[in-house]
Amino acid sequence: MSEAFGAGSLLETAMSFQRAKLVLTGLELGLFELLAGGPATEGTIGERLGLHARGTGDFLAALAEAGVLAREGSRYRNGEAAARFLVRGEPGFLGGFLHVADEVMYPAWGHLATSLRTGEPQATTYSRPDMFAELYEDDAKRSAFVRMAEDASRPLIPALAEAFDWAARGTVLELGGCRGNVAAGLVAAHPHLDATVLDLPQLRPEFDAHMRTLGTTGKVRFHGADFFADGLPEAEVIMIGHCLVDWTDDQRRALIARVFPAVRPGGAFLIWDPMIVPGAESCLRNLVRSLNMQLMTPHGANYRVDELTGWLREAGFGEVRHDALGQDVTLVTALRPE
Ligand SMILES: C[S@@+](CC[C@H](N)C(=O)[O-])C[C@H]1O[C@@H](n2cnc3c(N)ncnc32)[C@H](O)[C@@H]1O
Repeated sequence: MSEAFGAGSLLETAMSFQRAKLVLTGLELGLFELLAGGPATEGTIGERLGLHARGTGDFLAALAEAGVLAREGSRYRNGEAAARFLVRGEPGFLGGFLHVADEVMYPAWGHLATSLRTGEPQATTYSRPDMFAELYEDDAKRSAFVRMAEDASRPLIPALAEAFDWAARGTVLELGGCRGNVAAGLVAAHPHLDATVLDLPQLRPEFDAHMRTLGTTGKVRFHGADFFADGLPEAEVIMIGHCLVDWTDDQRRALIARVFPAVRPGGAFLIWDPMIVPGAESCLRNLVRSLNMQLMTPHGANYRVDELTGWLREAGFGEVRHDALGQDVTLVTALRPE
């Protein structure tokens, strides 16, 4: 046992669900939107949100101690991160992700022991093994899933636009690109790119609507297909992000083998995911995320960078490099030889 990890650290780890709920409950109550309108006293906050006086003071003071809120005399205001990421309507709003965290992930984590005994997911949002098909049958579930996925990938877009020599490439195909948010961001940064998103056909209406909202209609195309079963269009660069974690090792290997012939000779395959990098500072968080994938998906798990490198080499890719893309996320770039 590390000397630094004593009873205090042990209890803090064991009880960290309490802190998680401080933030998630603040979101549920609309606290951060209220404070986006300006600083407010405990009394005003309690009155506006309909809170009982018993816990309101401790709740607000705890959020301030945690750095989520800040104090201005007797008033509270959103801290910097809360103002950017917890207020609906802000470009960085993470409410789509945190809503699913609160409503689906949090209850599922209460059944971790069951999942460890059975290997079964514990999310209550689907019951069939074809999870995506089932989620996409229901408008509210589809919308919640899409917003969750997008909140997770949006912060990575600027780094992705910088991390690769896009100027030297013409066509890019994003597999599992959802309603095109990442591809649209990439094309905004590199307007010469000819971009296509391949995702399940059920997402076409979401894609079309999102492109209209972003003003990118016609700049990114949608190709409705199943990447495990249908032919993949060719491109100089094929990319896939936050997707391989949804599947088993065998499915990942099969998909990578299908991608290789679709990447033009001399082209590249880019993969980003919260990969497990033994010894890295992100290792614990990504192992915990892997258990989250077990709870939330029929077969998903996080994987190690060296495993991915092996699958890429097996498929025929040559040079493989990996770089940090964002917090806890690794970008792997594999080149197809000329
Ligand atoms: C976790 S989301 C990631 C979305 C997007 N890449 C992002 O990072 O925002 C996984 C995506 O894979 C898509 N997907 C799942 N199974 C697929 C399949 N068999 N063929 C094509 N797309 C699929 C889903 O519809 C979803 O958009």
